[in-house]
Amino acid sequence: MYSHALLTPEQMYRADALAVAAGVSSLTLMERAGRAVAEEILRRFGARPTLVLCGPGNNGGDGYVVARLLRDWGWPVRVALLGETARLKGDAAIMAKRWGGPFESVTSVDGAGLIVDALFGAGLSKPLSDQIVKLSSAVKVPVVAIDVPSGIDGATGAARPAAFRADLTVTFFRKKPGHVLMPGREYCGETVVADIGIPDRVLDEIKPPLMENFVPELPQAGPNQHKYRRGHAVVVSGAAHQTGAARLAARSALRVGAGLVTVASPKAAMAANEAHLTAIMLAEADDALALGRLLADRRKNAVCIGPAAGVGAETRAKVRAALASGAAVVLDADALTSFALAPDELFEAIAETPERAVVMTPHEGEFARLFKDLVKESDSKCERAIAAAKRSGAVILLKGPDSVAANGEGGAIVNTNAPPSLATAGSGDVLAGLLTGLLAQGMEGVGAAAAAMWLHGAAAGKFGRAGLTAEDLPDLISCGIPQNPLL
Ligand SMILES: NC(=O)C1=CN([C@@H]2O[C@H](COP(=O)(O)OP(=O)(O)OC[C@H]3O[C@@H](n4cnc5c(N)ncnc54)[C@H](OP(=O)(O)O)[C@@H]3O)[C@@H](O)[C@H]2O)[C@@H](O)CC1
Ligand SMILES: [K+]
Repeated sequence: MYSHALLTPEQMYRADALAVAAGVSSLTLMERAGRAVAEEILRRFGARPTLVLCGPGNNGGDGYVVARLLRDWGWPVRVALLGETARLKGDAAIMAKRWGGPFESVTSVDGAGLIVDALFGAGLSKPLSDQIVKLSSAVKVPVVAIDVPSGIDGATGAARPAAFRADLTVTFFRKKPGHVLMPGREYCGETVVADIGIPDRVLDEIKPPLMENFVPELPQAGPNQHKYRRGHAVVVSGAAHQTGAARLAARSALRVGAGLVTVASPKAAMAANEAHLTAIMLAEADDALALGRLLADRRKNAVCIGPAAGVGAETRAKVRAALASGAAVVLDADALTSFALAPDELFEAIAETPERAVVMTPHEGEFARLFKDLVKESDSKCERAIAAAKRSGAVILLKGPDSVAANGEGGAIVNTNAPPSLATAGSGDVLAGLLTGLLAQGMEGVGAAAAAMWLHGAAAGKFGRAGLTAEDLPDLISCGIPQNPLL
């Protein structure tokens, strides 16, 4: 159940303690951790002069194990210690003794062909000193980080204020949020999770609420399927010269499996929409009243509003009509910005019909407009999204290279398969459409958000060359799931 869980450093300490209570000694865990790192190094690098930078805690303890094993396997190894050997405690002191070789001080990385970064892991408690920051930027050879690159906050992924840039990071048992949230994910390079014998059942006690996104289980069309059983998605179109975004969303909703999709268009935009739509239906909805009437048909069970909708009172009124309809609602782009001056009005409207799903899909700028006090950089993106979900009553899909979907119960899912090519015009409209299409098929809010993020990233990854445009994306979502070659 918790195979994709993310553990904060605190939760990892608890997992460690529960494993020890279950009979695995902490020294054994350290030996296995160090061995896992040494073996990953052996798998990737030929023997070369290696400098192991060891900090004063157990991250350094793992470092001595790596140093001893590599040396025993014939590698030329040096150990540099930050602090004094006399001050080492517990398992780290034992492993330092077992290394048995000389200690240098941490002053330079000259002469090394590989750096093992064992300075700070889960126990990073303050910003790196200027000396360590300077040292980290002087490294010109491959770096293997133990647990997390030193300087990266395992809970948030923030660099405090800088960090070692690793080619490989070996962590233990489960990843931490800092391995998947930016910029941490970038600093980690490749991340390998090693099994060090902590039993999975400790997670039943910890109940970690965060996880990394993974291949979704999508709604299946059975042999007796009828299009009306696959839901009817409605996408609200912008004004006459701003209709493309809604059509991108509508095509995505249809591609992801919604039975029917209708674009709800202002009168003046009907001709533009009509000229471009075939399988997707078109209905006139010139104002909020008309949109409400359209959505009164309860078969229309999911509605998306925001892509190029325009910012202002008209969009606010349409959002209220959508929220009052009882259909699941996706609020994107202009639908969010329209409430920048009165976010509570939006949250109250959401609260009026709590039984249907509402998902908001802000990027960081839109998020800051609605949740002005939830933008502190020191807070984890997961925690910010969770706080926003609790306040608004909606699922929050906070977009970015590390998109996070969070619900009001305190759970969050971090997406890690989005390539940089997704940062292209219209890409957000596709995501909103995928989400609407999945909600129309009856998925619940955060599940639909997670699946939409995954499909979005997988589709872009599938393009596999330069020049991706948002228009390519819907066609890359082939929905013969689970035979879908994307998955
Ligand atoms: N849990 C597990 O399951 C397992 C954990 N294992 C390993 O243990 C690691 C965690 O060990 P840990 O708790 O000793 O913390 P660690 O990262 O070594 O740092 C603490 C020391 O650094 C110091 N310090 C901190 N920041 C600093 C700074 N900026 N500049 C200077 N000093 C700074 C801090 O000082 P203090 O905060 O006390 O002032 C303290 O002395 C974990 O990452 C993994 O590698 C494995 O062995 C296997 C099982
Ligand atoms: K480290």
